[in-house]
Amino acid sequence: MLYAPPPPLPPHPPKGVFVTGTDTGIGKTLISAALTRAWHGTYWKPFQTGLAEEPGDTETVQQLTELPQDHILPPAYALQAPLAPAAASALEGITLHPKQLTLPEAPHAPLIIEGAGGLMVPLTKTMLMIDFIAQLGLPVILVTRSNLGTLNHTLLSLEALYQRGIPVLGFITNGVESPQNTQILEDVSHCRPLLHVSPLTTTPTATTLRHIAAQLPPWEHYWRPRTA
Ligand SMILES: Nc1ncnc2c1ncn2[C@@H]1O[C@H](COP(=O)(O)OP(=O)(O)OP(=O)(O)O)[C@@H](O)[C@H]1O
Ligand SMILES: C[C@H](N)[C@H](N)CCCCCC(=O)O
Ligand SMILES: [Mg+2]
Repeated sequence: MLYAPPPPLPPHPPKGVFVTGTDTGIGKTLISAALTRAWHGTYWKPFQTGLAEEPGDTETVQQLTELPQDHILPPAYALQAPLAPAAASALEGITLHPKQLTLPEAPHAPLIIEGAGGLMVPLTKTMLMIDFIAQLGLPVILVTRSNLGTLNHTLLSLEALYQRGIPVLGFITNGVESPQNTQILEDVSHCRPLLHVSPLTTTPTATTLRHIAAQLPPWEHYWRPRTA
């Protein structure tokens, strides 16, 4: 069984959620865009790397959500190398100061904050992404694969979050749906599945994004007093 129980969610709506994943390329941006669209919130990607190879996630979310500009905040750090922030910043001679970052003012609540890669990605030699999540104090949404291999990755990530007392709003599976994997994850972790995203037959568009967003309840739904 997991080493620690799930930390309780805040009794009242928090300022937002932190979207993390079990890996890079797992679907955090696609799902962050869907959450931002569904909740008409404000998106922020504090640590962007890999700009030398592909458009940043901020640009992608802007395009997919088609929301006005003030729903999208600029990254705190924008790096070129497709590496972890600690590695890209060293390569580019930039010093990151993650401890100085606080929750930005969001023109539209809630804040949807996207990490970079997974939980144990180094921001500096002494600070991991999971430490930054704890510093911001928001509950987490964990994006994970739906297929074989996900049980280990997902439970490892949830255990790390639980051990640090970081509350988890739920997990979102991405890929070919596996109700069996979803059920065993919920049974073992007591973390709730929020959404499943199946493989899209085309590159994501604003239209497909709207369809994903339409499957999500409104933000307030997650914070209604639970009936016993
Ligand atoms: N369900 C899906 N169907 C089709 N393509 C998908 C799906 N989910 C994600 N993708 C695509 O896979 C690629 C990686 O997804 P995404 O950029 O969301 O990953 P990420 O977790 O945000 O990565 P990073 O750690 O770099 O931020 C993107 O091109 C995205 O459009
Ligand atoms: C470049 C990539 N798209 C992300 N922005 C950064 C992913 C860092 C992953 C580090 C690792 O886990 O090895
Ligand atoms: Mg991303």
